[in-house]
Amino acid sequence: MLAAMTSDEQRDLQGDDVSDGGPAAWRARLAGARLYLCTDAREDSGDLEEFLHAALRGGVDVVQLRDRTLDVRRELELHELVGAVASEHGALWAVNDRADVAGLTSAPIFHTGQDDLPVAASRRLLGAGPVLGRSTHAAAEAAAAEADPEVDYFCVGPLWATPTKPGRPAVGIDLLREVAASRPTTPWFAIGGIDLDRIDEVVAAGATRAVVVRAITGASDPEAAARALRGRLPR
Ligand SMILES: Cc1ncc(COP(=O)(O)OP(=O)(O)O)c(N)n1
Ligand SMILES: Cc1nc(C(=O)O)sc1CCOP(=O)(O)O
Ligand SMILES: [Mg+2]
Repeated sequence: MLAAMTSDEQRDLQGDDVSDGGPAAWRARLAGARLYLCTDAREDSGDLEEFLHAALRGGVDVVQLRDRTLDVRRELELHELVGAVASEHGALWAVNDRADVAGLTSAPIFHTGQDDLPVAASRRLLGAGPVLGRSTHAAAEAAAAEADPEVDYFCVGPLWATPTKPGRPAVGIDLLREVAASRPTTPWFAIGGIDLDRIDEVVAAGATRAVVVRAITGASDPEAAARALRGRLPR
């Protein structure tokens, strides 16, 4: 039945009340989101839960567990944890790459890249509820994401080459300027090599939202790191 309905009708059916934490609330929170954290499972230190609380206290709005070393059972377990902690802080959380995993969780967000499932396929599999995010690495990809009504947000990067995404060349800050100048109506994030030393340049180039990994996962005080980054992003 869902496939025969428009996306708006499906969203209504799946909960359009901003107060209930359903799809409309997720999209409203995404619109206001500024700082998005991707983290590995921190299996070596075993402190994922404590780390997440700290980052979220510091002002992270969205958290994504991104860890290719996990088997699917462990990934599902950890998504439960990420979801519970994020919800305690009123934050959003995301599943990366695997629509089967996303479909088994209550994740508000499912993120894919250019080499992953097409957005339309993700939408068909997951229905109208989840926020769908997309990685882009070129002006044409950003324009395609902006033009796709099923894309709820997109990311532009990597601005700088980063060991967190080996093999993906830097796109440079000029691409960010170009995307910002096109005034997308879809929420979009800058990503790749962003840290406290570079965030002012990212904002000056026109971004209002940023995704980071090492700037928080590598910090000795993740709460302070998140707070400092959040403080440099617009309100
Ligand atoms: C929020 C966010 N932005 C970008 C990515 C990268 O996605 P992708 O290019 O598919 O690379 P992998 O993360 O799958 O290695 C992301 N995961 N999240
Ligand atoms: C996961 C990822 N995706 C990117 C993209 O450009 O799509 S850059 C990236 C890694 C960002 O890590 P850090 O903040 O440690 O540089
Ligand atoms: Mg991917």
